[in-house]
Amino acid sequence: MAHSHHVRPGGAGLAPAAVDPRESTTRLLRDLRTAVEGLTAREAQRRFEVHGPNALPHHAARQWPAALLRQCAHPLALLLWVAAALAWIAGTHELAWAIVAVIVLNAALAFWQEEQAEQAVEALGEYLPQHSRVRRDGLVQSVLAAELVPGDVLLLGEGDRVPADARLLSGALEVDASALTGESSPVQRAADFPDVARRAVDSPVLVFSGTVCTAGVAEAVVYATGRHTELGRIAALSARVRLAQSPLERQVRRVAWLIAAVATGVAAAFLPLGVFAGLTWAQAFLFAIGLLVANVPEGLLPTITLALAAGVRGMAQRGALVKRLSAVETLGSTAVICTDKTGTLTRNVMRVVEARDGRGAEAAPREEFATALARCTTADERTGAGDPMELALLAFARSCGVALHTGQRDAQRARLFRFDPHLKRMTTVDRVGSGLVVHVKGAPEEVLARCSTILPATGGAQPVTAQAHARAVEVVGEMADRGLRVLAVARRDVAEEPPDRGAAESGLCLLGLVGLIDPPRPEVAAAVAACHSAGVRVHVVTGDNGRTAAAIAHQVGIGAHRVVEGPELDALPEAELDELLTSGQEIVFSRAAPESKLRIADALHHCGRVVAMTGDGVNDAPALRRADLGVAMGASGTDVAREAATVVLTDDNFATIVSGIEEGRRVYDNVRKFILYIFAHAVPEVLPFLLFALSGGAVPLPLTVLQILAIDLGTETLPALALGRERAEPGLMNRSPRRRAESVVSRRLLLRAWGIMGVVSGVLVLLGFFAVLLAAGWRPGADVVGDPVLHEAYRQATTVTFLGIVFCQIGTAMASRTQRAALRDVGVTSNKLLLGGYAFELGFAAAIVYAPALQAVFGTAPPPAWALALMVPFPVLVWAADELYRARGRRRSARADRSHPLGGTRAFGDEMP
Ligand SMILES: Nc1ncnc2c1ncn2[C@@H]1O[C@H](COP(=O)(O)OP(=O)(O)OP(=O)(O)O)[C@@H](O)[C@H]1O
Repeated sequence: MAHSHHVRPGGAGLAPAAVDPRESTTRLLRDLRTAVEGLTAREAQRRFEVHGPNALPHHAARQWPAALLRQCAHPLALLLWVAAALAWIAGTHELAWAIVAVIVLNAALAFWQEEQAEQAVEALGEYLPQHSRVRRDGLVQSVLAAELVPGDVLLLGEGDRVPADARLLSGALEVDASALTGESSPVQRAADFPDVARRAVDSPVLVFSGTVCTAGVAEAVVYATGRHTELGRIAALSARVRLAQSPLERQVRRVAWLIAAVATGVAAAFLPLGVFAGLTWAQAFLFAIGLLVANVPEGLLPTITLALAAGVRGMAQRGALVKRLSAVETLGSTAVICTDKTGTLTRNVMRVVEARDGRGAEAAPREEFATALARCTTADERTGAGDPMELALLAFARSCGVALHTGQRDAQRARLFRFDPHLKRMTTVDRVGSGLVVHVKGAPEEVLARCSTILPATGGAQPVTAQAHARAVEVVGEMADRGLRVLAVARRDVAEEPPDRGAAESGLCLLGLVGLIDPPRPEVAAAVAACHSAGVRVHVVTGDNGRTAAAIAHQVGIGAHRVVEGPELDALPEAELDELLTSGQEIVFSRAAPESKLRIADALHHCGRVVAMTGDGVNDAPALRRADLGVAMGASGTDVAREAATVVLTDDNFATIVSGIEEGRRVYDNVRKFILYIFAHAVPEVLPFLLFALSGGAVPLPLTVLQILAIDLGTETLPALALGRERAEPGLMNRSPRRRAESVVSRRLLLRAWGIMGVVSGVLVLLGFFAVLLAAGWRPGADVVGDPVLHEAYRQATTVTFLGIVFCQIGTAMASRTQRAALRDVGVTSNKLLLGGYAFELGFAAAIVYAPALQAVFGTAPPPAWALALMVPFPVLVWAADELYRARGRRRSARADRSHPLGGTRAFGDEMP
């Protein structure tokens, strides 16, 4: 996660002494007052005080006046500016000012909301601080990357992110410098390369903060940290990161524009209609502007941004760090999860539970066997660093009486052929006594294929016969079926160091097999069950043996209907792979090469399924980038994988992905909820204008323009925000995943907003309006301006329309809280923010109706008590109408479920029932 460290303001530190990182290493070390053994911890502490943390400065605080101005100038606001200008020209300065107030208040709200969103994304870095290995006090230690100082000696290896600018002292690396140079192919860097590059960034002996090591190991001395690094210099130049727009935001933006266009059309149409109804052109003009302002959904977009940001926060609390706002919504539509096995489904806490001799018989391991286990490792038992499987092997070797000190093991090692996920084995060449011994461990089929002899529990080595080979394969399969991870171990005496890997790994003697257990994580079974009820398929993609993987998959409830071995997958034509992946089966891809993940991610994407793909190694990065959602392991994964992924799991746990999906679905649902709420007011606001126009003026205008603005501004905002915080509704994880192409504004949503809640509200408020007028003796066509009694009644009547809409919106907000469930199932008072929103809404409305100064501006008059009483049931009626509609939908889907005896999950599609 680039740019994610934080610097306390003022902690910028001093510029480091000017050193030339490309001078000879001896001089550089002297200039930096350090040595190849690194600094002492105390000296590092002192330098930290001087140089400050190794972190990029926080994005300079936003220039708020400029940002606020930008909000006032976005396209929807521009539309409102035009309306304000027209109102001014028409001579209605009051309205013009009111519109300007709308713009400014909305801009302020949007500004605040975006600020919140950016903070949410920036804060993620704090959840997952980067660590680096350095030499301090003569020991290799893991320290926070933010605490590195010039002079520190770094240990870099495959998968590490380079934490600061450094000069290589020894070793060689392959580095992906694309973050810095834009060059996508990796470059070679080595301590002993001649340095003839012109630019520092091209120097073969330097590595830079922000780049990542894709292969090799090296030691390097840090010469620049924090903002003095190349990356720091670039970051200081570039502007702050903009929040990229998510598909949801794009959709909503389109909808907002559509509505703005319709509003403009309606307003234009109102002009002649208004004049026909008896208004002057100036008056008609004014009302047209009012209609326009009422219907431009200016607050919608920032509210969505805020909802997504709240989602990012919520997910982070549950252990899923989402690096882009849009990933919140993608997670919610996940249809397929492709998961690793080790560490994600299982705990990655291993223990050897079984050992077999070369013939496959259960026996205590011979000394050669235990020695091989101890020597063919790179993990460090003292610090617990390294592969948990190797730690288990070391512990086992010790229990067999072979206790080899880590330092001794490494000192006696002549050669190391690292574990390679393609070859699935690892080899060391060790000096044992006076001779050289090759030790190999790895996947049984790989090791077995390179053995020419086997060593029984007692006696001498025997040649591998077809029968012995078959027996070994059978034993491996039988162990794997019990969910054990099986490794084969082999050795060979050599006279001199083998020239290459191929030579080392041939003519081996099979020492035996070890079986390790790695129990499933306890939460995973429930999470898999949740996936199944949510219509999400789970495939396992693992480097392990198919039968081991299938056994583990079964233990946690993953179907594992088919096991596809690596070579079988490679031979599978695209069309068949697509068919396999869409067949509804759950598949275990075993002995899979990292490239297989890429192929599977591509195929699923091609079939239109949103796929979450987990990974942890350097080789997984391309698949993580290509999948709709790359999910990296925060605890055990490499920096490279974390950088490539969109989601990082702080606990590496499969169950956390599932909580992320739930959170994503909730956020998307909530966006729908406040769209529904905001849309619903359109009908009761537009209906009065239509009535006025269509009656040719016989019915006076039931609602004034400023009253509409008061609703938009005063009563709408807070309840809409509160809906964005609604909790998950029951049944959220019982629906099928949302289809990729599905629009956030569905027909069902419009039906509820306009057809049901809108119409009921419209009828109710007009009822109130006419009741007050008629009670005062009004008849159609009567003059409500000239007659003082009727005029007072008219003011009261428009006030009732205004209050009626406010009351109806209370019911609408209640009904909008669920999409399908009954409100009683989520609890009427469970959204405390919404209750606060109501209090604000009512207080605001009361001020407009009862405060004399506001009465004059908004043309209101306190209505008679009986009219108020008449409105009390409004919220309940609106809400009840929608409640009935939802109940009908639930009955229908229950019937549909019954008529499909196979059950299964119902389409989530928010289409009409
Ligand atoms: N350190 C190692 N030394 C030797 N062989 C290993 C080592 N680690 C793994 N193997 C072998 O290589 C196989 C593949 O390992 P890899 O790490 O690619 O996948 P995995 O950890 O089994 O599964 P997953 O992809 O689910 O994490 C293992 O099944 C094992 O046989």
